[in-house]
Amino acid sequence: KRRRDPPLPPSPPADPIIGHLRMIPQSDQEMFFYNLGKQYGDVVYLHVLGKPMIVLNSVKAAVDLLEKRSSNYSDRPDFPIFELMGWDPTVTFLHYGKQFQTQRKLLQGYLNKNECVNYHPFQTREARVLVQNLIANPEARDGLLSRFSTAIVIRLVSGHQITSDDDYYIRMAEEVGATAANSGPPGSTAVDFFPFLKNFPSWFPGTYYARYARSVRKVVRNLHDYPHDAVQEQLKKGTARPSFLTSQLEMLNNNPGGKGVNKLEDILGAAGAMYIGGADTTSSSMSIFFLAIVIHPECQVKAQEEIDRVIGQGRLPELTDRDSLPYMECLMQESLSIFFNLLLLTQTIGVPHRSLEDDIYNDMFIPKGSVIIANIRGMTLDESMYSNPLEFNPDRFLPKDQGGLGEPFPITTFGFGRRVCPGKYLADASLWIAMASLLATTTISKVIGNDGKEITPEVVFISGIAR
Ligand code: HEM
Repeated sequence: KRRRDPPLPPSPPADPIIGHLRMIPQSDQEMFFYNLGKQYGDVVYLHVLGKPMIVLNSVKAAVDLLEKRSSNYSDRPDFPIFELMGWDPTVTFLHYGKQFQTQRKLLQGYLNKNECVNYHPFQTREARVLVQNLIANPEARDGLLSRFSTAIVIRLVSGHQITSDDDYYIRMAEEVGATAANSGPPGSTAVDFFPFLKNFPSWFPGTYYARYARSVRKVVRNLHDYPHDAVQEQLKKGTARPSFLTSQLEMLNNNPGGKGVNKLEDILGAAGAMYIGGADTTSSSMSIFFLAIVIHPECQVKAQEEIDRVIGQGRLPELTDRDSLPYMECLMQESLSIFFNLLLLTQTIGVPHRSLEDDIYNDMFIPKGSVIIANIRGMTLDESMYSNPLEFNPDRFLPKDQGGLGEPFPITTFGFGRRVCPGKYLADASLWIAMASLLATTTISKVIGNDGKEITPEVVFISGIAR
């Protein structure tokens, strides 16, 4: 059959048997994929030990396949490292099928656009707490950003209100964040390519991530058990606050196995997905925003002028002000996606998808079971969509009659099709209100060293699910 099919997508020369294994780097994969795209086109074929891999480097190819043909392209590959950590069954890592659909539905019920408007008051509150804490202690920035994003997710999932930096939930989320950040590039560590390595002794080359994953299993388990136990206890005492777990566990306690009542493992899987998907992504996006502003103070001045003009001095920004602050919007979109420097990446290769059936796209054969990498970073560098994509330029999104370049907001930040990030409305609002509140009240600048000179931060990223 294959002989009659069109050829595979273009591909660089490969080694016998192991294919492109030696070529694929363990970090900064997005630039490797992007450069392949420049050489071979926006759909590139790679294989590792006979396992097919397709890299998509353009928005068009990603939309054509992952969105328009989403019933074929919404599976996930196996993630042995995350399974070893105990992240199964969590929607992010589930194969396409009934359990995936159940958990997705659960999440969509809580995180859809309309529902998310109800969370604006506590997102706004947390943004103001963040600003207050930052003013008091700017050096604690990383911890405070993490507290901000954790507080929102924890409140939504379990109803718990974080009121101090010593809160147990913060420690728990930090521990879990560290496990995800140290887990290597999702879907492409040595153990992902050679799953049998996970059973090899720890001194064996390539087993590092498997050993690490096993050592943090209890941290991941605790993240699921602790909020569950706490909410069950509160339900018994009648003190549970409204939250995802409160309503789901209440239904389960009252009518286990009933129609529309979800299984405990799915409730905990969806809750776990919100913790892992929601905390570090938001705080690392905020870190990137700080970095962008430190390096581009002129953008801060422009956004502050807009805020002062539109909102004035007498009150703080609200999410309802968003449409009246177009430059603020452009600044946020630019800091989320397009950077002037190759190292400044918040969005890289997303989470890989997998195809379920053989397919033909633009006269290229895409074999069933291909791991599909949507190279989000590569897409934001597409020169046919963005002029000077490496330049940090929020004005690119403003309409031409307002002095901008009229380029479109990126649609790639939150992924594609049936796997698109279910937390995108929540994240989007958290980021906007935090950024706007910060710029309305503070000025972000470089630290001054003991020698009286400004310190330009060193830009270093860790590869993981968030960078
Ligand atoms: C700046 C913040 C965020 C960014 C940039 C982001 C980005 C992404 C991306 C790129 C994906 C993969 C999509 C794909 O496979 O095509 C994803 C998946 C996911 N995100 Fe987010 N996300 C953010 C915040 C959140 C929040 C706040 C939550 C929940 C509260 C969340 C929950 C999830 C879940 C559960 C998945 C897995 C979906 C699935 O496999 O079906 N994310 N996110």
